[in-house]
Amino acid sequence: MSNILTVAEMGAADAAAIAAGTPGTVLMERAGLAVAEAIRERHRRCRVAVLCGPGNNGGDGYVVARRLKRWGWPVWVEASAPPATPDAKAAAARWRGETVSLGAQRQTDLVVDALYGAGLSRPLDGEAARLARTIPREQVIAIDTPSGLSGDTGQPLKDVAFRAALTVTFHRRKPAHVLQPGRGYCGEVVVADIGLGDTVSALSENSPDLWAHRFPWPSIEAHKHARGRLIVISGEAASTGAARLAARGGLRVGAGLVTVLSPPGALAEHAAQLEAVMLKAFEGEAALAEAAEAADAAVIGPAAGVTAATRANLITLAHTGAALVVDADALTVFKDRPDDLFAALDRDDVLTPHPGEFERIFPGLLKNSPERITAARTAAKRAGAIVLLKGPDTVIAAPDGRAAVNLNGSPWLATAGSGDVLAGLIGGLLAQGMDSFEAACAGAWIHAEAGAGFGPGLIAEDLPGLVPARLADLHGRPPIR
Ligand SMILES: NC(=O)C1=CN([C@@H]2O[C@H](COP(=O)(O)OP(=O)(O)OC[C@H]3O[C@@H](n4cnc5c(N)ncnc54)[C@H](O)[C@@H]3O)[C@@H](O)[C@H]2O)[C@H](O)CC1
Ligand SMILES: [K+]
Repeated sequence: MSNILTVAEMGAADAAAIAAGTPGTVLMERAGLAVAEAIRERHRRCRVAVLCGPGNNGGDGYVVARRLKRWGWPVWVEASAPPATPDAKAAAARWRGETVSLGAQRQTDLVVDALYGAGLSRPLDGEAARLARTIPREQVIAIDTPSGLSGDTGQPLKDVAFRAALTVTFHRRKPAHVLQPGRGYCGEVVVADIGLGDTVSALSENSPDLWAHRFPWPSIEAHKHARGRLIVISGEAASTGAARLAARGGLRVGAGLVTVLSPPGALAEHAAQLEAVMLKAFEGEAALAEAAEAADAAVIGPAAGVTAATRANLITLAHTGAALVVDADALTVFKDRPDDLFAALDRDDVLTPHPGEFERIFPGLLKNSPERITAARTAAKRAGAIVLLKGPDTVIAAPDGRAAVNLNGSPWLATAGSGDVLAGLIGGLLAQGMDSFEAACAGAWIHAEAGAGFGPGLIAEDLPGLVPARLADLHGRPPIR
């Protein structure tokens, strides 16, 4: 399971392993060896300075230095302070090479940042800060986290932290390895196993490991009604493309029947562009309730219009049995009365705000939270629904505390209409009966993979057509052991 652990959870996992009989020095040896091997895999023998801090991060550094030296590398230690912990002292005692003071200004090809990791307690200063600002990142291999970066938030304390080409962390990723800007400071992240066994955490990397075994593949005797009915509420004439993008996303991801519910005035422009997606006119809440009667899922918001009608339509849909995907205008329209929205939702519903929409219905929450995982979790609890907070590090959170972070986001998805397709993907999975948290995770993962796979020049119209290849990957996956 690709969990993400907080610094405290990692400390507890370390302590549990030590309490179960694996000495901290053994964990440190494993950690240091993993870093040394990661270096050897990527670089030919060259001059290496290992910057060691006073704690166990530094302890890892002494192990790295000893290993490299044994392999014949020209390596030395630059210590910011003498080792202060028992494990670090033990590791330093086994280091037989040269130790000089930090910032000895020597010619070096690689720098191992073993100054601070999980124990970072204040911003870098003095020589450490100077080095963080001056050492070119392609020379830097960071142990656990780049020094200066808060492990739990991914924020550099006082904006000073090392930037690394490679970060080797242990056992599981921490928030700093997946949340921006931290992820950018880390460079390539390698997660080394140091034998801590399995740890359960409510926070995971979003990957098929989380939900592929419950993907709603059709059974042999499936017929289109069995694969769920999705409805998409369209905007007014000349604002109808978003609904079609969402509808196509829902159809491609496997919903059996997808219908665009359209204001009468927009019918013609839909009709000219839809084939398998069905089309039905509605006017007013009663007609909507009737048209939504048999829907398993509904997408409302893309280009719906920030109007009283959109607000009324959402409330109407909330009284049907359909699981809702609430996006864009259907979020913004509740800006002044978010509690009305939350009162209408239930835990099967999914909100898909970008940060601006998030701020409108959860004012101040993002900037008052230590990072966006906490913000999304708080929002999900408050809304009583799944919250997917979009961004390069999209976070999916459930009211029950489960959360997942997307690692495969890509800049190509920042194109008009991309969010409409995402809403449709999630709606299509909800229509097939997938658990809402898992449907949001799966939709986000498929959407991101499709975008990353296409790359430059991607437009939203491309996205639905890119879904089958991702489904083929998922369908061909070996069963989860
Ligand atoms: N626990 C284990 O068995 C393992 C730990 N691993 C490594 O250990 C570090 C965490 O070590 P810890 O001693 O808790 O903290 P640090 O080494 O990160 O640093 C704490 C040390 O540094 C001082 N300090 C903190 N911030 C600053 C600062 N800005 N300026 C100066 N000094 C600072 C603080 O006072 C302490 O003295 C973890 O990251 C892993 O690398 C093993 O890898 C696995 C086993
Ligand atoms: K470090």
